[in-house]
Amino acid sequence: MSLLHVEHISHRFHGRTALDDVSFDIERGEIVGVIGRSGAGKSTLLRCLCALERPQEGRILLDGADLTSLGERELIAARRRIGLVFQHFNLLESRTVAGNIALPLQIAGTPRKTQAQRVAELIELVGLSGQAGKRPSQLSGGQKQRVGIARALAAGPALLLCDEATSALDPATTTAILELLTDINRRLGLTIVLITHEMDVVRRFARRILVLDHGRLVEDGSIADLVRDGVENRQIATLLADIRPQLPPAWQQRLQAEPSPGSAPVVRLTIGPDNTDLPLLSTLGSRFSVEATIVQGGVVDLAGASTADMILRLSGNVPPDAFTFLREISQTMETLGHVPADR
Ligand SMILES: Nc1ncnc2c1ncn2[C@@H]1O[C@H](COP(=O)(O)OP(=O)(O)OP(=O)(O)O)[C@@H](O)[C@H]1O
Repeated sequence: MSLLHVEHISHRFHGRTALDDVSFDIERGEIVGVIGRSGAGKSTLLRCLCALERPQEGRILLDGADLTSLGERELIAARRRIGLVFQHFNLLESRTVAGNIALPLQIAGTPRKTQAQRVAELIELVGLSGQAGKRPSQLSGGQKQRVGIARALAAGPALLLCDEATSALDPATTTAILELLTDINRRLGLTIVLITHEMDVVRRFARRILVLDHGRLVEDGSIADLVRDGVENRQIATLLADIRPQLPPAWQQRLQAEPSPGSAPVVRLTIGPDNTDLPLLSTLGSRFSVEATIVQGGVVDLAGASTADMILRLSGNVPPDAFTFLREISQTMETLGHVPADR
C-alpha cells in the first residue's frame, strides 16, 4: 500500500476550479517535488494533503486512512502524522529554539523527560547544537528554517510537507536546507513532498516531479521526462525556462522558422550521463564536415546526474546523417530555427 494515495480529487472556490481530477500515489521514502505557476493549485493541494481543506470530490488516503472522511478527533490524530514546513518559518518569538521544537510534543501530551530527550536529538539532527536557548530573532533565516524542520519532525510524522520552504532563503542557504532535507530522507527514510514554484529547487532535490497547471496534473515523472516532454508541451517548457539554456535575444530576433539559402540550423540538445564524455564537436567535424558552435549551455546537474543541455549553431551543409547522429546520442533534440550564415 502506498503511503499517500490521492484519487481523483477536485476542488472549487466559488465555482472557480483550483484542483481538477488530480490522482497520484507516493511511496514510502520518496522525495517528490510539486511545481506549477502561480494559481496552478499548489497551495490548495497542500491544504488538502494535510487535511486543512476537504476536497469536494475524491479521496486522500494516508497509510490507508481516508483523510476526506475522518471525524474531527480522528483528523487531529491523522494531522500529527504529517509534518509541515512553512516558507516564513511560523516560529513563536515568545519561545526559545527548544521551546518551539517542543510545542507539538507538549500539545500531544508527551511526558516532559521524553520531550527534552527528543528535542535534544532533533537539535543535533538539524545542526543547531548550542542554539537551544536562543530566540528566533537571534537566528539567521537558514537557522530559523532548521528550527521549523525540527518542529515538523518532533511528533515523528510519516510525511513531511514543505510549502515553499526555501523561497525566503538566499541561494547558499537554500542549498544547505535542501542538503539537510536530503540527509533526513536518507537517514530516517522519511517521505518528503516539496511544493515550490522554483524549478531550480526541484531539479536539485526531487527525483520525481509533479507539475500542476490550471488545477490539473499535467506531468508526473523525472526531470529527464520533463525536459523531453517540455519540447512538445509549452506549459512545461515555460516552467523549464529558468533552468534550460535560452537563445540570447539577439539570436532570437534573427531566428527564422524555415531555412533560406546559406542559413544555419540552431538546435537544442540534452545529452544524458552515458554520452556526456563524447567528443561531440570534433565528431561533427570529422565525420560529417559540420562545424558546430555552442551558443548557450553546457553540462548541468539534473537530479544528481550530469547532463549536457546546450544550444548549438550548425554550419556548412548539414547532411541528414548528422541529424540522425545527434538524435541518436541525445535524450531530446529540437530545431529552434535557422539563422543567416554570416554570424
Ligand atoms: N480561499 C480561496 N478563495 C477563493 N479562491 C481561491 C482560494 N484559494 C485559492 N483560490 C483560487 O484557486 C486557484 C488555485 O490557487 P492556489 O493558491 O492553490 O495556487 P498556487 O499554485 O498555490 O498559487 P501561488 O503559487 O500563487 O500560491 C487560484 O485560481 C486561486 O485564485
